[in-house]
Amino acid sequence: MPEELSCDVVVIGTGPGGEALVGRLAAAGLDVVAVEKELVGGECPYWGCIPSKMMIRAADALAEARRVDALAGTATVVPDFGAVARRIRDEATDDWDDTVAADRLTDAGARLVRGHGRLDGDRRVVVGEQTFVAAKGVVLNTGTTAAAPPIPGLADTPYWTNRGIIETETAPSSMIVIGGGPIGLELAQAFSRFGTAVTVLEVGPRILAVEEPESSEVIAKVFESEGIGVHDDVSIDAVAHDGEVFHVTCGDVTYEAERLLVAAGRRSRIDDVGLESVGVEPGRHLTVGDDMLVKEGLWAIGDIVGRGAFTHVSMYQSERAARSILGEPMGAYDTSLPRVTFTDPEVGGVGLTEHQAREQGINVRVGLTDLAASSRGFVHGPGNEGLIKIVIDDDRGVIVGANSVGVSGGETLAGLAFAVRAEIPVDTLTNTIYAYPTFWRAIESAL
Ligand SMILES: Cc1cc2nc3c(=O)[nH]c(=O)nc-3n(C[C@H](O)[C@H](O)[C@H](O)COP(=O)(O)OP(=O)(O)OC[C@H]3O[C@@H](n4cnc5c(N)ncnc54)[C@H](O)[C@@H]3O)c2cc1C
Ligand SMILES: NC(=O)c1ccc[n+]([C@@H]2O[C@H](COP(=O)([O-])OP(=O)(O)OC[C@H]3O[C@@H](n4cnc5c(N)ncnc54)[C@H](O)[C@@H]3O)[C@@H](O)[C@H]2O)c1
Repeated sequence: MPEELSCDVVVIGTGPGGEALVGRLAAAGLDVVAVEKELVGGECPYWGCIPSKMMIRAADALAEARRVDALAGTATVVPDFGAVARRIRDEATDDWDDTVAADRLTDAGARLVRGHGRLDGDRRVVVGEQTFVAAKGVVLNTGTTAAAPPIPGLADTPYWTNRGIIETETAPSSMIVIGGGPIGLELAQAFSRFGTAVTVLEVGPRILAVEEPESSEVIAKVFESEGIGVHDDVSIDAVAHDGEVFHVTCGDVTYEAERLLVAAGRRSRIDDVGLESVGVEPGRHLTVGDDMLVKEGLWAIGDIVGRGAFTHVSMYQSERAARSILGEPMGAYDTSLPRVTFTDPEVGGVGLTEHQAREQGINVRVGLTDLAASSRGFVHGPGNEGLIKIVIDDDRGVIVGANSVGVSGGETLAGLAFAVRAEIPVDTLTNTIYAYPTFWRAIESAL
């Protein structure tokens, strides 16, 4: 007979949102049980955002050093991937040990239970031999894993997902990347800058298809100039590994490389969490209200709710779930969805693309400016590629979306993100002083 234990709330999965939620609810005095089967903090700190951004930081330092010759004399660059691997192991992940994060939860007063959590009826969660009965309810934050496309042969090969590539201690001599989304592009460029010969294979008509076509074009051109092969519209027929080399066949062409990274999207971990026991039919994602409720006594946050697979979204939803559980007021859901792909140049995006705005029947006006042609772009020289594109709802006189591509495109995005979120009138934005010579001054030109 499993042991039955009572509590106020069970959080299954401690991704960034779940981890924050456990601390928040415990601080509010609730009896909280956190269930985690791997590492407290989830994908972002151990195999996602943080270590990948450490690789990118190092790779960008290499690229910037290579620009010295054009700007300031000579610099000899000898890449050493060991330095970044050590930084990831020692500083970012504690060698993939979550003791610090786990202690933070228990120090806050929560109980941490290691194992696979599964719903067992309303407000009930089973973990191994224990059953937790949660007076207020259960929150799901179980996140995603890398999806493997159904390509013949792929499953039998030792391909990398985000986990293998983040844990590597060496940069391979060559790598094929399946998928031209944020994961594939960020890591393709980072490894290329460490000397890996990289080929990106994208099934769609363009890479980074979630952003503006002009932004995809800038990245494709930069990749080409850096020697990264980018192939759109590919159809991969087969993947094989001969013990040493991967062979990826697309029609008449076979690409070969030492490593293969599969970055073709993510799959929600909601197929084995007992949703059937509470009468919820799982689709690709879980449908939630703006208070993150799936149904009474069951909340879901993070990638599994399909409102943007980002750490900042998971954290935002965590706070909404906390307020819902604690009966605190919350404003309307922020649908502006700022996001940044950390290629160099970075691609920042917020709100709707031009295409999405037109599909919604918005009376669209578009502003577009080339960052390289701005005063700051001229001063910057090598590495100045970029643009700002603004999508305006002409009837309402507000910006409904923007892309900001540039060396600091993610930071420049801030101004545009506030403009979209706060619906600052375009008349105000055109009657504003933009500091000279900043990259964000290009917003004025786009307007
Ligand atoms: C390479 C890479 C780079 C990324 N870079 C960025 C970036 O720069 N910026 C950004 O905003 N986002 C980035 N992301 C996305 C980001 O990592 C996720 O959006 C973020 O982790 C939020 O996920 P989550 O809260 O849904 O849960 P996750 O982080 O996926 O964590 C879910 C947790 O639940 C646990 N779990 C699952 N099922 C169970 C169960 N049944 N019982 C117990 N525990 C369970 C898992 O072990 C895991 O710890 C990146 C992702 C990857 C892969
Ligand atoms: N900087 C960031 O914020 C950041 C960085 C990395 C990841 N993320 C998050 O993680 C999510 C997952 O990233 P992702 O890049 O794996 O997924 P994605 O879904 O964004 O992109 C996957 C790409 O793979 C392509 N693809 C799918 N099947 C294919 C096939 N058989 N052959 C060739 N190409 C194929 C898709 O067309 C798409 O372009 C992102 O959507 C994003 O939300 C964010």
